[in-house]
Amino acid sequence: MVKRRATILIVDDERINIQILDNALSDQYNILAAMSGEQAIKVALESRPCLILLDIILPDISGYEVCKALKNNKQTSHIPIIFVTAQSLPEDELKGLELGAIDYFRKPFLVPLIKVRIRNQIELVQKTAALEQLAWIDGLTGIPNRRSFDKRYFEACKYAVRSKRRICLILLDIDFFKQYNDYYGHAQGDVVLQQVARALEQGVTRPLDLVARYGGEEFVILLTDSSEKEGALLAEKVRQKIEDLAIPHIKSNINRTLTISVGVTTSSNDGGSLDSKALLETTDACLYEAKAMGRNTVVSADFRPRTPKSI
Ligand SMILES: Nc1nc2c(ncn2[C@@H]2O[C@H](COP(=O)(O)OP(=O)(O)OP(=O)(O)O)[C@@H](O)[C@H]2O)c(=O)[nH]1
Repeated sequence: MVKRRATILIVDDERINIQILDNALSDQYNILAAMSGEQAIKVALESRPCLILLDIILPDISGYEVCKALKNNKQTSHIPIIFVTAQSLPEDELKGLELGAIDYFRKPFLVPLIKVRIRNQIELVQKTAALEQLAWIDGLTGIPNRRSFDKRYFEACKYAVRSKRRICLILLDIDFFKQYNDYYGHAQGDVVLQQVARALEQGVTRPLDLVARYGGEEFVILLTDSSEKEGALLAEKVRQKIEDLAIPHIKSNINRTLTISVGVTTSSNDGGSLDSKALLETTDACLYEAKAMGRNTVVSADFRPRTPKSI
């Protein structure tokens, strides 16, 4: 995997100090610079650097205030900050660290020393980001996992109520997958799960929509602003897309081809509360109905009324 160059934001009101750090670091990192506190906050918000080297004495607001503002903002609170300053009293250092900075370098500093300490911090940031990524992505298929879905679904339901928009849930499950595994082997079953995940990703293209592995051989699609008709059409599109992959499944009685069953539900937009658990249960009931109807089919339900109907 190609590692992206990390970006460091240097904040200092003295051009010469920025120059020294830039000379020391620019061969390994992308460097951004800011010469005032307000500018530092703006650049941090726009560019989300990997690390910020922050002076305390700045022409407008102090480095402490910059640190506080960045730590209080959800979008920047995760960015590690290192104070680089001539303020050398222990109480200055304590104040900086208490505000959430991860380290404190006193000027004048030794360039080789600061380089090593910055490298260590960047490595830590990158490892944490990689672990964070693993926690949200399904290891087999590379698409978001159940945990991702749960989080996004919760947020989407809140947003739907607030903005009086409809959300649509599509649950789908591979047909006769146990028989597939038993006949072709578990490793080939894994390959199929990857193929299905890829096809679903290709079929769901709006940036705010989500495809996730819900568990085992079950996937979920979350459409964040969708009419009932759009949801049902997409459900049918993905069902067809999987059938069109024409993956041989000799143990399936549906054309000896791998297929999926699909349940789809769209929430109402009457501005009332949205029972996210009930929406999921209704969608699951639709999926169950699709299986009972012979599989390779889509069953949709209005969230209200909750009676499933075949399309
Ligand atoms: N290869 C592979 N198989 C998995 C994975 N997760 C779950 N499965 C298999 O998926 C199969 C699901 O079987 P069932 O729940 O009986 O469902 P089914 O055979 O698809 O039957 P219907 O859903 O009724 O069509 C089981 O054999 C699981 O072992 C996985 O990560 N890899």
